Amino acid sequence: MSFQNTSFDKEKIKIVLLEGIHASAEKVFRSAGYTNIVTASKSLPKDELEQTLEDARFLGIRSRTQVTDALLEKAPKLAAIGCFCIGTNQVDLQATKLRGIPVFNAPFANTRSVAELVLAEMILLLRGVPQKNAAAHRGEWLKSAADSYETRGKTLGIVGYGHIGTQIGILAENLGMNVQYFDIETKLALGNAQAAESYHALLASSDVVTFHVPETPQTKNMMDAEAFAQLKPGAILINASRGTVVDIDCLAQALETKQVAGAAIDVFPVEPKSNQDEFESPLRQFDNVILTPHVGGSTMEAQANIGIEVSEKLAKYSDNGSTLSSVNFPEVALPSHEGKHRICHIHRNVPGILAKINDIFSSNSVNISAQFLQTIDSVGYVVTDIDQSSSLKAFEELKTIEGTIKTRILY
Ligand SMILES: NC(=O)C1=CN([C@@H]2O[C@H](COP(=O)(O)OP(=O)(O)OC[C@H]3O[C@@H](n4cnc5c(N)ncnc54)[C@H](O)[C@@H]3O)[C@@H](O)[C@H]2O)C=CC1
Ligand SMILES: O=C(O)C(=O)COP(=O)(O)O
Repeated sequence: MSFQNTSFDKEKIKIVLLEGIHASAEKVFRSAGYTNIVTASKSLPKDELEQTLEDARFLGIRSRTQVTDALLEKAPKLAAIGCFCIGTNQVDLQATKLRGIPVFNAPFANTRSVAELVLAEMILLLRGVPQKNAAAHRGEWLKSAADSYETRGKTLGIVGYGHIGTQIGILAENLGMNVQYFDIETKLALGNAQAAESYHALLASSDVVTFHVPETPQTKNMMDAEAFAQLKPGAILINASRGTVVDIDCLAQALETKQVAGAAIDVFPVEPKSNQDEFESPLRQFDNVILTPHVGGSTMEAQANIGIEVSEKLAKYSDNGSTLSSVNFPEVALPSHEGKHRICHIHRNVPGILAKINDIFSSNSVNISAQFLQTIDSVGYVVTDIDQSSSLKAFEELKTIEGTIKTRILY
């Protein structure tokens, strides 16, 4: 039997790229020899998505496509997923891990884009520009300094002091703002930023509060009625993280009562599925709210860089097996395997499984030139480079080990 029969022909490997992922991604795949690429400018309806994933090996999405265990059930050949964005909450990370599917993202490629947008919104809101702008569009002239402030000397409260939060902190200090932050982890304070004593202390003492937390059960409705009641009266609120973080009805009420003087919201509990669908929100009625259609990370620079970064990670996993920087999977950084066959074995991390794998190599007189192992919770990933002559039989036997989730052989 020829070895070629078990290695995938690159031209047959189907790659599905959704939600208008930048063309830079397709370019990377093509230059790596992958030509079976299906693209769509939006997220797909359930039936269409299931259909296209039936024979797909790689899936690229942005923040809109929900990848559930039920969807994965319909995608039996899926080898890896690329989130061409920062957030990975749209993917069931546990289910993908248990099915042997690594998930990759671009953890910093749009950080600066979000930070710049938030900075701009903060300046505009402190000056009351959104309402003056809306009035001018209606033919009204609101020339007045009332309720119009500089950023200098004001206090910015950052909730979630990670990549985006810290960037904003640095930029805001350059404007002369005092920066405080709240994070569930202990963080290195950059510049003169200071950790707030508590979330509520931050809310009570900030002129502007901005959220940069991931979507988790703990961040759901972090900004609820109780939190709004703690806010300094007349504060500005910004959310460019996830739509689940701020209770929109409570925000609408706080705007009515003027507890909140203005807001900028980029993400919503329910977002339109495409640019053709109507955007519905109780916030539409407020001139002092900047509403943006989840474009915090949508700049030409960020999207082009994300396209390259995530497609390179997927192509590398396909060609070489490397899972470095995966968000849900044992991370293994692999050298090239020139002149060797590489066997990738993904399994449930049960006692004795490594011994069984190596017993098979030993009983087939396979010469191992390198072996790499990493585990994460319940899943293990073993990569073994072996002499070519004996790889196929051993590979077939490895598939029969109890606990095996997925196997691949790379030439
Ligand atoms: N609007 C948009 O287009 C974009 C939105 N995002 C969103 O922004 C989020 C943050 O992005 P990064 O700064 O890159 O993430 P990051 O992981 O670097 O930072 C998040 C920070 O939040 C902290 N955190 C987690 N749970 C918390 C809690 N309950 N209370 C306080 N802090 C908590 C973490 O410890 C971490 O320091 C992403 O998860 C994504 O959902 C990211 C990019 C673009
Ligand atoms: O990077 C993120 O987490 C974002 O929210 C950006 O999402 P998008 O790629 O614009 O759908």
